[in-house]
Amino acid sequence: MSENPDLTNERASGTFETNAMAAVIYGSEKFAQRRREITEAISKIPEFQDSHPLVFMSREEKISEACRKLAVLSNYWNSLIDTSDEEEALHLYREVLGLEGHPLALHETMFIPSLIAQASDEQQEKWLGRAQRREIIGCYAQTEMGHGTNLRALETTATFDISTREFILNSPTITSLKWWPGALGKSANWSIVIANLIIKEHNYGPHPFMVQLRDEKSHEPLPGITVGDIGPKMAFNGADNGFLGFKNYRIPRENMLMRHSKVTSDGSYIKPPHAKIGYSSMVKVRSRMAMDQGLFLASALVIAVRYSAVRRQGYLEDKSREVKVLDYQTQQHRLFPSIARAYAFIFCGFETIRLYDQLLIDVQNGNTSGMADLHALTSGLKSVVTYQTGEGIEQARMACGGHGYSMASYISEIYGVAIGGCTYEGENMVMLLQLARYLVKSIEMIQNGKSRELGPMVAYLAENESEIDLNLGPNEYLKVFEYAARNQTWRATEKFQKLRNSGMSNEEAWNQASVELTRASRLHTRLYIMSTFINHVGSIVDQKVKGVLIDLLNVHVTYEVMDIGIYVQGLLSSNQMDLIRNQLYVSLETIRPNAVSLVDSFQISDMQLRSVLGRRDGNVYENLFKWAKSSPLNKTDVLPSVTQYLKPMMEKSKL
Ligand SMILES: CC(C)(COP(=O)(O)OP(=O)(O)OC[C@H]1O[C@@H](n2cnc3c(N)ncnc32)[C@H](O)[C@@H]1OP(=O)(O)O)[C@@H](O)C(=O)NCCC(=O)NCCSC(=O)CCCC(=O)O
Ligand SMILES: Cc1cc2nc3c(=O)[nH]c(=O)nc-3n(C[C@H](O)[C@H](O)[C@H](O)COP(=O)(O)OP(=O)(O)OC[C@H]3O[C@@H](n4cnc5c(N)ncnc54)[C@H](O)[C@@H]3O)c2cc1C
Repeated sequence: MSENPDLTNERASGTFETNAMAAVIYGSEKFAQRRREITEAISKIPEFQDSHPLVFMSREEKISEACRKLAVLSNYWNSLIDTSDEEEALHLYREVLGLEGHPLALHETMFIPSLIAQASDEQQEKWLGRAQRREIIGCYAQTEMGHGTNLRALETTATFDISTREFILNSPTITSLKWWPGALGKSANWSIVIANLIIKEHNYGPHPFMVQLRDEKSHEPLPGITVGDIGPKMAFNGADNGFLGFKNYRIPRENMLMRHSKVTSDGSYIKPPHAKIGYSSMVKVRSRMAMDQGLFLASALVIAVRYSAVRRQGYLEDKSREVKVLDYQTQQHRLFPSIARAYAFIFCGFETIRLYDQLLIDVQNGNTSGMADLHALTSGLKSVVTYQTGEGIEQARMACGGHGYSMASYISEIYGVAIGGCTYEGENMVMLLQLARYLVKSIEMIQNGKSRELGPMVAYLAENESEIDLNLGPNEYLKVFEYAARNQTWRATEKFQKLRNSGMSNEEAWNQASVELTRASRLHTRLYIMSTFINHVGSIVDQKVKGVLIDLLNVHVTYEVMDIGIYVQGLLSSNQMDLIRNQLYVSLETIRPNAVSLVDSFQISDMQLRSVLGRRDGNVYENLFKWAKSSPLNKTDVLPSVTQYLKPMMEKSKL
């Protein structure tokens, strides 16, 4: 069937090449091209297609479907991608496995990265190759039933037995059961386990251990190990998040990951070069989250924008034909600022991935000085990005009206998966407070006359802004944001200091200032996102692409400043606020002809989107009917439950 003419017209009105935009989104023409080639190659392999729509499957079927595809994938890895390229591998996974989780998800995102960052050279020699060849399947077991955030209260113990030179793992209580780790329940046969290292009754705190969970032949749990699935979740139901308990389970001394901390065979402990170096696997995932979440948001927007261009409802001036709902200003206001955010998040994502890769090299060379900065940055970023992604996806769902609520849109699945990110890898509020510690320290440096020592990301906290000329473009909006973030950071810090000086304990003063502190963290992070977006657009060479991204940037800066209006009242007059508001409305109109091309440029395939509403060809209605007819409930006209319960009930009522 040919493309819906409404979408054809939208594509014709685009003022730039979507391939050129994809090269900007994905960081290089080469990678954008590789993405397309991989997508194309996959589409030609029938075994990669869903055997029937995932949304009609039970959890068992979803997990089995994912395993089936992984087995097929094992025949194609080397021919489809450059296996040393993490981005290519992740694209392949997204295309083939989708977003509902699968047995190798944590293997790739946490298990292998933990081995790379935490295992010594000899340990890597022993396990990394096996992991990379997928001879073993690993996961990352840190969170327990009783504690996920407060890692110092984890209860699992790894006690060193000097006589046998082994660690004995134990889960002393119900709450000490590992709970939540992805792929732990049924798939993984090995795990990185975070347990308290105990030597001669001294607790050295949480450390990573390489632990075999299941027999490599039979896949049966080994004696001393209790393991299983934690049950259905809000989303991610293709994943077997699990529980894990140990009873006097012994592992050799060599299985503690010893690149940084070490235990010698006589039981001496060697400290790592930085106390939090064991947390690096979390920083790795957090540094990827802006990119991953940007793509979740992008997926929901591809669906909502394409659908809004084929959905006609109501009239504007012309009463002879209903309008595309995308022409309503309210619809544009609902969707376009999110398109800008998705672009901004992906740009930030590339930046933080690069920073992590650099940090990894620095740390391997013994330089840990960048750890605090990246921890602060990624803590704030993961919190703001996951929250705003959730908001944006939910708006995208509502923008699709009734059909948005149907699983045919698939938006609810994207939403459920994306908002998991508000919780995993550090609960958002907790992570905002981690960034706040860093901001408060920065203010204290200024107060102590050490402004010159501030890093580039916080230098603005020591500056001053009194007047803004908004006609000068995005950089002036950046100054508005700097004003807001600076003001809020100072106010929150002063509140904290005042409480502390009044005699309150540090902890209590912190708690009582914490809402204000999280607000400072959000503003600081949004400033970073905006500044990254502006810098990125500034560096683009293709003039047509750059022109459209400047339009999108205008949507972004005006929307974001309106959104934080309450924090800039001391800087902007109500006339200036009106001006910004009007600029936003003009920007929405300017971006309108490029809306479909902007979401097309994400180049997310139909296979990956799994959305009837978001189909590239826009043939929504006939496919919606086809999809509904394929619902298992429609296999028969009269359901057995009607015969068994409703008929007798109705018959009885007749008497
Ligand atoms: C909240 C904290 C950071 C607190 O840690 P703590 O050891 O109690 O620290 P504290 O004594 O309060 O001191 C904080 C201090 O430690 C620093 N710090 C904390 N983390 C790092 C880091 N990564 N790099 C560098 N520095 C770090 C902080 O900046 C603080 O420094 P400061 O004292 O202010 O100088 C920690 O417990 C934490 O990270 N909790 C969150 C747990 C988490 O993220 N779990 C993830 C589990 S895996 C997962 O969810 C996978 C999902 C993936 C998927 O499904 O895709
Ligand atoms: C989909 C998913 C996948 C996951 N995958 C893994 C995995 O692979 N491996 C793994 O080990 N774990 C995994 N987890 C667990 C996850 O990392 C934790 O759930 C997360 O870190 C939050 O910890 P918590 O559950 O203890 O939340 P809690 O800390 O109990 O949070 C409850 C509330 O308390 C608040 N709170 C807690 N501490 C503070 C504080 N100091 N100050 C202010 N407020 C506070 C929080 O803000 C929150 O509102 C996963 C979780 C999910 C949802």
